Amino acid sequence: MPDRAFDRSELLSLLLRTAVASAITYLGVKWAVDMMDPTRKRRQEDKKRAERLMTRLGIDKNVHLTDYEMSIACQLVEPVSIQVSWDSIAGLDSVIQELKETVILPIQNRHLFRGSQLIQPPKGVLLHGPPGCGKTLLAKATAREACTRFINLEISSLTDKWYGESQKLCAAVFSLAVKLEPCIIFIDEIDSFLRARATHDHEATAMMKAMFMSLWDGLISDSERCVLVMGATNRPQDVDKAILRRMPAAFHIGKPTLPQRKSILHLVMRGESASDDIDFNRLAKLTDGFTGSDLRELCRTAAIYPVRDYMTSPSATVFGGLSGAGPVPDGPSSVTRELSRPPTAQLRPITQADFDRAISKMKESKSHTGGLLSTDDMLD
Ligand SMILES: Nc1ncnc2c1ncn2[C@@H]1O[C@H](COP(=O)(O)OP(=O)(O)OP(=O)(O)O)[C@@H](O)[C@H]1O
Repeated sequence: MPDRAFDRSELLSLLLRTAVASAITYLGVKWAVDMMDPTRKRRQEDKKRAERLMTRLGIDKNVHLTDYEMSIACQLVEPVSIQVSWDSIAGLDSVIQELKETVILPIQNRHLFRGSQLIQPPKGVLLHGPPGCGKTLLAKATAREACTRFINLEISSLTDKWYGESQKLCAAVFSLAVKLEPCIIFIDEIDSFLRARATHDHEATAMMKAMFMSLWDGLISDSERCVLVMGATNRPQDVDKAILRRMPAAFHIGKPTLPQRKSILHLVMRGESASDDIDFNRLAKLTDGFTGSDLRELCRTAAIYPVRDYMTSPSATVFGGLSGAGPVPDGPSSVTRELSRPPTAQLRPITQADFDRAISKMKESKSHTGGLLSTDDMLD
């Protein structure tokens, strides 16, 4: 007997069943792959964090972001949460003035820069110089003062990824910045990511660098876009020459000179209980070669001596002295009065002698180790 030919309804039903089975298989496989993806949980957390940040930053809910852009959006910084302002930086007035003119003015007055190719603001700014001299401070203050979107790009968030993910995230950095413009993309230690290309570079790294550069070029050629890349490095000589060309505004932040050291010391000591005998000129002379961060450490070291003197004095025994706060004894009302006063009020002011001790201690430590002793070591 000849096979009965499929009639129309049987054919439709077969097609339908095949389609349903394929859809179920597809969804099942997708679910299984999603579950196996080790980054899934982190991506979900990133998404929630990014959404919260976007709301706090007042970013329009209609700005639709891809999953990759969401991962990068977690690295957005709220300008209001940045504690560093121009006033927190001493001795770098000329760099601050140039940053205001090069970076902030074009962002805040875009209309002035339209219509001329000659005065287009730079799409790349480089801060370079030895460690601890204020590069990160300058970048943070720029973000705060410019009131612009600021992506503090952690390079590890691009590189520690599955093959192929890095490029997508790299593209997302730029597409997100364009969606949120005006925007600064800040990369600390840019040399570690965009160092001179070498033949032994991993293929994925080389591709990511090439992609980063080509996306950046897209920004450079588009005068309407208000996105700039700001990098900081201690090793400008290691940064790829092609990258340096894309950062025409470069600022060298060197070790502070004598007047700069004096300003930094004044700034760090502002608001501290300090004796009138402190000679800031002398301190600035004695600290030749110190970075801003060394000077801060010096002040911290000097400020510990009054604490140490207090902790070894008899009045400190009610707090348990150096051995830690023991049980408070029941006792006369004088003890109660003593305890109700804030302990800092009982510290003597920081003196020149404290600074002299701190300087010798730090210089000695430097000569032995090349590094500096932590203040915490002094209480041992
Ligand atoms: N010009 C300055 N004015 C006030 N404080 C300063 C200055 N320079 C450095 N400091 C102090 O040193 C600390 C370190 O500075 P910062 O992190 O900006 O250095 P950096 O140049 O970015 O160093 P690195 O290259 O190691 O990241 C600051 O938190 C601040 O306390």
